[in-house]
Amino acid sequence: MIEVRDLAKHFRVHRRQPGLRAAFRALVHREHVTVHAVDQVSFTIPTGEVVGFLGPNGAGKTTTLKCLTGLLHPTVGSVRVLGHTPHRREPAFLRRISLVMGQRNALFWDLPAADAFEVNRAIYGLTGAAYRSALDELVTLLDLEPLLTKQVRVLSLGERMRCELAGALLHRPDVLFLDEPTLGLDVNGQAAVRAFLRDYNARYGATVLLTSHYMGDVTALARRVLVIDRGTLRFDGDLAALVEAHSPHRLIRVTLREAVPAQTWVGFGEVSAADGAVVTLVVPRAETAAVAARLLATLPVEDVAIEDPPVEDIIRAVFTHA
Ligand SMILES: Nc1ncnc2c1ncn2[C@@H]1O[C@H](COP(=O)(O)OP(=O)(O)OP(=O)(O)O)[C@@H](O)[C@H]1O
Repeated sequence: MIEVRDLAKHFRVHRRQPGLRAAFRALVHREHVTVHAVDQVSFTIPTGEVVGFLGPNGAGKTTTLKCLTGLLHPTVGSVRVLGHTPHRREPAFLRRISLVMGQRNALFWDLPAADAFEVNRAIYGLTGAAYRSALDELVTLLDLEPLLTKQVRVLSLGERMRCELAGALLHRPDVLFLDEPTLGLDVNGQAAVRAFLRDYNARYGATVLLTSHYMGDVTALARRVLVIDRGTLRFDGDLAALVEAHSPHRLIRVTLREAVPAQTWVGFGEVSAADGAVVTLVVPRAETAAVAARLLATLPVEDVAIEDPPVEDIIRAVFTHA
């Protein structure tokens, strides 16, 4: 269980104009500004839920995750994770959570992966049997056998990320914070990490809060999303509701058995793409079913698919309206 009430995190930063004169002036007169990285953010995540955390660059996602894991002390507000106050960094709390950051290495760079895992075993004080069974399971699920003897520094990005996940989950955390876990991975690497995370959540009922710039991660793993922009929470609810609220249109992709004149589409919807026999129409959401039925009744249709616009476009619309 994660409970966040009126969380704010402000940073006081030194501001200096560029140039030599400004550098000298700054020696005697330091100017400061306050950055409101997170402001009045409240949400609750029940045990076992997977929640996507979305927002543009600099929105406050990482800062929130750092407050939830105790790396940062909130300026205002309260945070409770598993009944603990994270910034106290109590061992009983740290043993039950994990933070995985796609852009940072947590494993020892110079050690073979197997030895790097041993370091984590010592940090978490895992007993031989618990460690062995967790490691065996992770090695199988993440296909790590061929990597165990290789130095972490020589692993490819995708291989390293799989090892990072294993290292972060050896102690079987109940709450998992993931900051861009598929950053830079190719399509196969992303799919492997997503499948693994879905499986981990199902197996252990772990609570997961996940940030990602790849909407595929979020749509594959989370039903609920939190949307943050400039430090403020803009949306908390079902991804489907977000899509519905911010996308008044749907896409109908029609595959025809034979070509039809371009003017045929007038009255059905706006043509957004036409590729031979496949035509994509943009249609008001409320009229989708009726338009699809008319298409089937009046045109030589082989196939009809109804889709929402890409979630990326919808999220962009949320930020634009915010
Ligand atoms: N230690 C710090 N000192 C000063 N400002 C900071 C610090 N950490 C973060 N910020 C600022 O707080 C804001 C939120 O940053 P944060 O890293 O939380 O965003 P984010 O949503 O994770 O962005 P991204 O998607 O780019 O990783 C930004 O304006 C950032 O510059």
